Formats: sequence, C-alpha cells, structure tokens
Amino acid sequence: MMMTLSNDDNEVVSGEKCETEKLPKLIEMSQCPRVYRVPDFLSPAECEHLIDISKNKLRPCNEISSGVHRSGWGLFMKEGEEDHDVVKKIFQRMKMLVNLTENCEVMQVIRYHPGEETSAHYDYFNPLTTNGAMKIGLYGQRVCTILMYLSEVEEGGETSFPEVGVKVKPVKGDAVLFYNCKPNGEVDPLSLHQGDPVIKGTKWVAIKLINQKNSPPPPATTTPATTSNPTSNTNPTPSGSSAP
Ligand SMILES: O=C(O)CCC(=O)C(=O)O
Ligand SMILES: [Fe+2]
Repeated sequence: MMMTLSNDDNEVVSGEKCETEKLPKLIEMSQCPRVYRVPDFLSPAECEHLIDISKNKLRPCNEISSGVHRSGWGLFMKEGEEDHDVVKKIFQRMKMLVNLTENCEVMQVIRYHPGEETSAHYDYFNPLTTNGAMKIGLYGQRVCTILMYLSEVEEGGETSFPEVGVKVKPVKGDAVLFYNCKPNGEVDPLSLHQGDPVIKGTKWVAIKLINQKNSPPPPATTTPATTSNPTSNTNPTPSGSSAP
C-alpha cells in the first residue's frame, strides 16, 4: 500500500519508492476568484515528456463548447497515456494540492502558435442548463482547474481573468491552479478566463480539470428528505498544508 509521510521540511516521503517530493508552493494571484501560481510544478523533463507524447497526435481544437473558440491544436489523453509513470507521478503531485478523484476528466495537451488563442469561457458546467446539469451528474462539477505551462512563450499567451484584471504569464514548469466554484460550491462567474493570443513563440499547456466526486444516490428504499444539489458541497478537500 502507498504511504505518504510528511516531515518538518515540507517534504513528502513516499513509502513505496522512497522518493522525496517537495510540497508545491502556492502564490496567490487573486482571492476572488481563487487563482494561484505554482512555481516549478513540473520539471523540464516532465514538460518535454508531455510534449513528446502529444506532438504527433494533435488535432485542431476549433470550438470547445458553444460560443467558445480555441484556435490551437490539442489532444485529450487516452487511458493508456495517463497510465505512464511520468503522468502518474504528476497526478500524485496534484493530490498534494487538491482532492484528485478517480472520476476526473482526462488530461488535455494544447499547442498554440502565434495568433492562436482560447476565447473567454468558464470551465465549470452550468448547472442551469440541461447539458450542464447532465454533465455534473455524469462527471461531477469541475470545481477547479490545474493548467500547466510546458514551454516559455516569447510574447503573449497569458492566461487572463478579465473580470478581475489578472494575467498569468506562461513560465515553463509552472502551473496555475484556479477555482471555478466559490468555497460554498456555487459556480463563480469571476472565474471567466481566456488564453490570450500568442504573439511570438509557441505555447504548450497541459490541463487537468478537477471534478467533484458526486455523492452516491441514496438507497432506493429510502425517501430523501431534501433534494440534493450536486454543486452545494464544498470544494475538493485541499490536501497540502499550503493549499488554499
Ligand atoms: O491556454 C490557456 O491559457 C487557457 C486554456 C483554458 O482555459 C482551457 O483550455 O480551458
Ligand atoms: Fe479554461
């Protein structure tokens, strides 16, 4: 069984492989919505690995949901690709930041050339639409997002939160963790964000959407006293000491 121990130097020692992992540090960029930069979340070798396994399989992204335009090229990882040791180790590290459940959606890798961008959008499923409510039921609300920068970008390509004027500059190996829902579980309209057009260079990102685990339905024999709201629970439990 995998065992995780924490010592006073903020290092996590894996009992299985005797590897040490530093707890990721979070730098707050905005309180509402909650946006954090995570410096050096990935090593240069991990960034290069994610690019290598994706670069020959990219497809044009086009529209990602109604009205949201992405002009880059991307790839949703398949099951086997997520099983790779490097990716598994990245997921272990994510678990120090958020409660990464088994039902999270697969990781996506995106490449943007100059002029390419993702227009302003929300990552959460809109619980007021039939489609959004269905997806919340299937996957769980996308409570937060971990966006990892796999390359430096010479100019442009920031991840911007236009409602609050926050811009995160891509730095190779850094991640940005942001919450699409408020601490009370309601969707957060301030989490509107976009990938600004790349002006010079190539931007590579990997994205992991963190879905909230839905509570199992009540046993068929009991009558629920109240109607359950899938977004009324709190966020995934932060599991690192430095987590928000
Ligand atoms: O590329 C970016 O900086 C943002 C991408 C994004 O928000 C998304 O893919 O959902
Ligand atoms: Fe997004």
